[in-house]
Amino acid sequence: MTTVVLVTGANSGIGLALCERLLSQDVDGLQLCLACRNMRRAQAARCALLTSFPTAQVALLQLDTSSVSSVISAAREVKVRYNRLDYLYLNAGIMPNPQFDVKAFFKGLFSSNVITMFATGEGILTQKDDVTSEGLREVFATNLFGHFLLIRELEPLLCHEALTSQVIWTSSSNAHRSAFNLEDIQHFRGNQPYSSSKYASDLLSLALNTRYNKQGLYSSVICPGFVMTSLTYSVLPAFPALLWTLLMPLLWFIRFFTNTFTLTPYNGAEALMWLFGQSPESLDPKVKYHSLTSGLGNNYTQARKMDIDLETSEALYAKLLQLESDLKMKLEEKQI
Ligand SMILES: NC(=O)C1=CN([C@@H]2O[C@H](COP(=O)(O)OP(=O)(O)OC[C@H]3O[C@@H](n4cnc5c(N)ncnc54)[C@H](OP(=O)(O)O)[C@@H]3O)[C@@H](O)[C@H]2O)C=CC1
Ligand SMILES: CC(C)CCC[C@@H](C)[C@H]1CC[C@H]2C3=C(CC[C@]12C)[C@@]1(C)CCC(=O)C[C@@H]1CC3
Repeated sequence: MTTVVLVTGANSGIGLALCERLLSQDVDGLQLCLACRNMRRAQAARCALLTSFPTAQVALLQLDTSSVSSVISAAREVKVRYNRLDYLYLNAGIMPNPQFDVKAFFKGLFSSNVITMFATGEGILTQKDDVTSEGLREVFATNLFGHFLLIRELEPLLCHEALTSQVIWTSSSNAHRSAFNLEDIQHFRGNQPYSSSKYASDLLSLALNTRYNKQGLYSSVICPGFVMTSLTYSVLPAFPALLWTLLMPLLWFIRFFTNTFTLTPYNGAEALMWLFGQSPESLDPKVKYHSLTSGLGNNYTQARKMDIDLETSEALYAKLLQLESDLKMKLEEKQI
């Protein structure tokens, strides 16, 4: 028996930690595929994994989730290499040009909302988004739409009558309904594209379960907590990595008040690992699985209900299908 696992954004942070943890479990016949945009960093990640696990089967795949043509050719390649896919971890993500509201942060520190602020970053973060060469909003394309397209393209490998497969999204506690607008799913008009894209992934996961459970495909979302990675370092660009390291005692102290401060990619990957061991039929499509770390440093996974509804998830799914068909048509026209 083989178990085929594909991880997007696997060359650093939480994605790479997940790969290390999967290999350390010594799963029989594990075939790991690192799907990455930057092949130089992907090679480095593969070498590091093979140094620790010399007999492991680790393959690389070029994939830029922000590009429709890249997703289509990557999926084509996956279908040539494998005849099934057991786990698809949709982890690649960006939060470009984050703007940290210092005033709101200090106001929040002395309010009753302080724990929520540290757990979710709510009210203190906005971003400036860009447009891709294919005309999509970059955060939407990278975090959500590219992954949606990947699932659609890999349907023949994910949907088997006798076997189940799991699609697992790295969402966030920063996913808020208030940042999402069904009339503007790409978030052209707001300044919280990251939050919007993560809320959309929570909705999409529900819609995927509605559509695909009968065909053996199950989708779940996780939140890794607050993890120190290149994504979070960029929130305070004036803070070099060394300053973050000096702040670690303070961050460990805050962890006594909010177990969402998982801090290391290893801890952040806890819920991703937990899902790997679950039978998908036992999972609740309306909960998010949170990686948490206690004040004493123990990791665990907790299910928390999401603020999502079936009707909105269906409406989003219909819009994504429409966008997919428009973009494919444009791509075909370009090729003719
Ligand atoms: N760190 C945190 O506190 C939290 C993180 N998350 C989520 O966790 C996930 C992983 O982030 P994290 O490990 O923190 O950050 P990293 O920046 O370390 O990892 C992000 C990964 O995504 C990849 N990626 C970015 N854009 C693309 C693209 N267009 N195509 C393919 N791959 C891409 C990056 O590759 P490259 O090297 O090419 O840039 C990198 O491997 C993200 O989805 C993030 O939103 C959620 C909640 C909290
Ligand atoms: C210097 C420290 C004592 C305080 C750090 C304050 C903030 C920079 C962080 C507190 C909570 C963090 C957080 C995120 C980014 C950094 C914080 C705002 C995220 C928004 C990063 C991306 C996510 O998906 C969720 C995170 C929630 C918590």
